[in-house]
Amino acid sequence: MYVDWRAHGFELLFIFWLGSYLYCDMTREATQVRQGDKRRARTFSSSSSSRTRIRMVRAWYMDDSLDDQRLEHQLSPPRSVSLEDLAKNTGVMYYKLDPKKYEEEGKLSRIKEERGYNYMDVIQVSPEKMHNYEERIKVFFEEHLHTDEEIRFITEGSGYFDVRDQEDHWIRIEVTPGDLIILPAGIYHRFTLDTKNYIKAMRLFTGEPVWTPHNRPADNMEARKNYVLQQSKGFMVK
Ligand SMILES: CSCCC(=O)C(=O)O
Ligand SMILES: [Fe+2]
Ligand code: NI
Repeated sequence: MYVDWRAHGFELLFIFWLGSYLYCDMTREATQVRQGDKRRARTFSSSSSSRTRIRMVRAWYMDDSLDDQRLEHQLSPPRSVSLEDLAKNTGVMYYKLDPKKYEEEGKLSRIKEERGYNYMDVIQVSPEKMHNYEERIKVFFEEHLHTDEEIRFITEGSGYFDVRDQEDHWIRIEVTPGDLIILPAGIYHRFTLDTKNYIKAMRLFTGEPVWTPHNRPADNMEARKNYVLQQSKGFMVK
């Protein structure tokens, strides 16, 4: 077939553009999947390489407006925080699990085994489901620390964990079903529901659970001193 390049210039240009667009899209997806695998490989050395696309957990620096605590409180322009930086600078750890099939999936039992979590219960936070709701919500949102890790596996609903970074700025971490978050002992933090007003989470612990919050300032507590020391050395990112 004879091709008159002058007459079909636009068509050819279009085909070329479409081809490169599709190619770039494919490579972008492949990169995302590969990054996801790398992340999983870091958190679970023995992980299988399932190819499901995982949603990146969202974390960002907060503005300091005194508006409703349930709003996002993004800076403008927004400044997001990667999971890697979060782990390195604050020691907060994050795992993505299947919010429904976590029993068959096996990741949860592996984490429990590896980290020695042998206690588990379920907490639901909503105006209807929680006894003393208003009071509990206030306590959750007071800046505090614990002498042990705070481990939450979200199975329904959503909310925000706020943690202080190494320069004492608030980082807001959005949690949704399938997110398992571990706040290290001694980190200053707080929790709030978002505007949907509902979360259901599994609470894990090693031994008899201690939920006591120690409100800031608690700088002389052993857990706090340990945390600050570890932070100064840099947290190990698995
Ligand atoms: C996401 S669980 C609700 C909050 C909570 O248990 C806590 O802050 O200790
Ligand atoms: Fe807490
Ligand atoms: Ni032709």
